[in-house]
Parts: sequence; structure tokens; C-alpha cells
Amino acid sequence: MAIIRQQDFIDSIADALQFISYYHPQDYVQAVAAAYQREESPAAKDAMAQILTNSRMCAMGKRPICQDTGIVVAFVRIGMDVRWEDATMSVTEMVNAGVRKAYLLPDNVLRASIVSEPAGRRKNTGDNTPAVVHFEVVPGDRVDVRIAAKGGGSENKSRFAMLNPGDDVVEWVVNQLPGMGAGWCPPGQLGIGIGGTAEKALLLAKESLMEDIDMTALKARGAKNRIEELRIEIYDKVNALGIGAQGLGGLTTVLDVKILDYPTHAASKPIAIIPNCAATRHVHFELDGHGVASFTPPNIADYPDVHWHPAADARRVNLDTVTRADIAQWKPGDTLLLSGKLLTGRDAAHKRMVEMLAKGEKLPVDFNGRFIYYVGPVDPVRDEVVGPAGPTTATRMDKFTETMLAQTGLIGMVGKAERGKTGLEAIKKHGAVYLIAIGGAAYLVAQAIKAAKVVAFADLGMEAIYEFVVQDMPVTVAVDVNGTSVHETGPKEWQGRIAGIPVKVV
Ligand SMILES: O=C(O)C[C@H](O)C(=O)O
Repeated sequence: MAIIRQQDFIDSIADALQFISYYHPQDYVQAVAAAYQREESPAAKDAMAQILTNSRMCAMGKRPICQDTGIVVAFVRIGMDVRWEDATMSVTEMVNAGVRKAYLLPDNVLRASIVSEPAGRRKNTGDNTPAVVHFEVVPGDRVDVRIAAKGGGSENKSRFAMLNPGDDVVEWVVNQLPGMGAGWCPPGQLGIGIGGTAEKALLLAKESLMEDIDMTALKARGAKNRIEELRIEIYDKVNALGIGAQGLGGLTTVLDVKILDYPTHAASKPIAIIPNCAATRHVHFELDGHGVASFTPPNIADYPDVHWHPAADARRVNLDTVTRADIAQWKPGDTLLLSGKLLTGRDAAHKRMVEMLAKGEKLPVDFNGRFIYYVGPVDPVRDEVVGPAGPTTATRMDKFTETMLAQTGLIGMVGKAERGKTGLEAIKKHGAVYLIAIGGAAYLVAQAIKAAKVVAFADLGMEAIYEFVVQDMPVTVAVDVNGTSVHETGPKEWQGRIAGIPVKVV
């Protein structure tokens, strides 16, 4: 019989969440390093250099890998021979107490991203609670916890289908990828659940992402069963699509494909995909009654020797003086270093601004001739002006873009991932541009932010409108004034090249 103290469990959850906020799992770092080495697409290679450099910086600075510090998901197995001491809370309440402690820790405050009333007021809960907790009661005298902080952008790209029993699983998965775009911040992993019922398939997909990356080892030893055959086949076929890091076109889109399956009804073949992004964050610990769990930090010397620097031909842009004539010269794929004043705004601010404009109200901020950065930063600690502040998925802002460009005089946007049809049409119509920063390089990007102040909608928390003063913020032109998009041209080019060049075996 193991006796587990409530406070030990809460402290272990908090320590685990702090640990994964700044330490990538080392299997992920090594898999990106290998992909970086073999990448032949310059844009994808540059994106992975930023992700790797950011990863080491976060480990050293103990600050979050991504501004989206995730929604907490825990898989908790409780042994039947465990007794809880001094427990006044349910285990879910204990997990939430651990989340609260971790996310509000003054030394490394994490971003509160959770909103209550999701179909209503969408009010930020302020401490990133509640977590999503899954339980199993198992034989034994241990409490076993696998915990993750899952990014919203990758979660948004989840897919589910009830296939017919005769349908081809590989074909369905590979067909989903182009529509998932780059908002899930590849390179990452696909978690796949097959079988059970509708909800079971989704749960299996999520649980599969708790496993370590082992595709290189699997390919080296060969598949031993049908699931391993499927993993390899999906991995090869998805990478042959040429989507590449950040959807810029390249050799590696997925670092691994995980599959869990479960018996199902003879009439059914449920299947789910949940992707995991560049901010892969999960850890496993066990409590046996001997106190708080301990976590061993990675050795900084084990991080790959990759140190990102801006390209020598990157164009310096002064945001305070840039004109429509200047931006008309920019070509998709050009790398820029932005300096000057940059406004911010994401989902909630856009919704409010477009509603105000519809009512004929004046906006609290003048966007005329300005650029907007789609971002929800982490609050600053110590001497920071702002915490990690990487881009959020621009596609979600597409429905607001025509109004913003037509009615505010905005000339440029900075975000991540592709624009959809309506976004592209608006950009072309108004001769605007769309730039991307690298998703998963939030701490590196934040080094370019020299001042930050909230200028409107303070009640929206991280979704408020800020004015940043940036210096040499690295971005790439993703859509030019003609509406040409690197997210269309890049993957097309690399899919063709992969078909024509031998893909190096990993
Ligand atoms: O919420 C964010 O900051 C980013 C989000 O995870 C996204 O990828 O769009």
C-alpha cells in the first residue's frame, strides 16, 4: 500500500508543467536536428534552425518554448493499492491546483489561454485551469501520470471520420494533410487513433502522442506488425507531400507517426488524427509514496550545434516609414528584418474591432499605414519587456481581413501559416502583404521586441492590442501584393522535387 500526500501530487503536477514549458523532450530535439541536417529546402532549413536555437535558448533561460503554453491534458493511472493522505480535493481538483501553481509561478509565469463559456462570453479563467484529465484505475501501488501542455494551433487541426470497414486508412490520413495546412506548426508528429467508438478513437490519438519519437529506430529494424507497417507507410507518404517545416515546402513534415488501436464494431472503422506541433511538451512521472516527483534536466551540451542568424541578404524595413510603394517591391520568400512600431491583435480583438466598425464606432487604435502582428504574448518576468511572443495562426483572421484592410488603412499583417481564399483575395484587392514569423520560435522572436505596452482592450488579457517596438524582428514574405503565397508555391515545388529526387533514408 502506497500513501500519497495530496500536496506531493499537486507539487509534482506543477513541477512537471514548469519543466515541460522550457525543456523540449530530447527525442524531439534530436529528431528535428536530424531533419535539419538532411533538409534541402532553404526556407524549411531556416525555420528548423530557428526552432532549434529557440529550444536551447528556452532551456538556458527557463522561459516557455512557445507563447501558447497550452491546455493541460493528463492521463492519470491510479493503483488500486494507493491511499490518499490528507486529501480534501478530488484528483481532478488536485491536477487543477498543480496547473494553477505552475502557470502563476512568478519566476516563469506561463500564459493563461483557457476561456470558459466557449460558445458564449469566452472569458479567460486567468490561471489556465481547468485541465482535461483522463483516469484509469489499475492494479498496483503507484500513481502514474503522463502530462502534456497541448498547443491550440495543432489541436485545431485535429481530424475525425467514421470510415467504412473497407476504406483505406493510409489514403484517408494522407488526404487530410493538405487541408490541415501549416497552422499545426510542422515539423511535428501525427497521433492517430483507430477503432473503438467515435470518442475512443480521438482519445487514442491523443494518448499516442505521449510516446517518444522512434521512427528512425523503427525503420532501421523494420515493422513487426500491421500498426508499425501503417506508421511507416503514412510517415513516408506524408513527407512525400513536400509540405515541409511551417508549410514552406521541404523534405520533412512529420518526424513520427504514432498509432494506437482498439477493437471496434463490425460496421465501423472510426479514425482520428491529432497533430503535435513544434512545441511538443509532455513528460511522465510516477508517485510511490516517497514524496514529490523529480525531473532530470537535459544537458545543454546535448543540444545540436545550430545557432540561427538572419540571412546575410535579409532586407531591413523601418515600419515607421514603410510605404505601399515599398511593400509592392517585396517578393514571396524574401526575408525581412522589421524595426519600429508594430501593433498586435488576434482573435478576440479582431472580433471586437469588426463589430465596432459594423456599428460605425471609431477604433481605439489608428491602423492607417501600419502593420499588425497576430500574437498573444506571455507576460514578462524579471527584466523582460514581454515574454515569448511567437505568431498565432493567421488563417483564423481571414474572415476579418477584408474589413480591416478596407476600413482601417492597415497595410500588412504578420502571423504564421497559410491564408485562406478570402484572406488572399482581400490581400490582393487592397495591395497589402502578409509576412510570417516562425511558430515554435517564440522566445527567439521576443528578443527582437524592445518595448511593449497595451494600447487597447486590456480586458482581453493576452488578446489585448499591444504596441511593440521591434528591432530586427525576423520575418518572411508569405503573400505579396499580388496574392501569391509561399504556402502554395513551396509545397508544390517540393512535392515535385521529392518525386524526382531520391529521398534520403532516415
Ligand atoms: O495561441 C497561440 O498563441 C497560437 C496558437 O497555438 C496557434 O498555433 O494558432
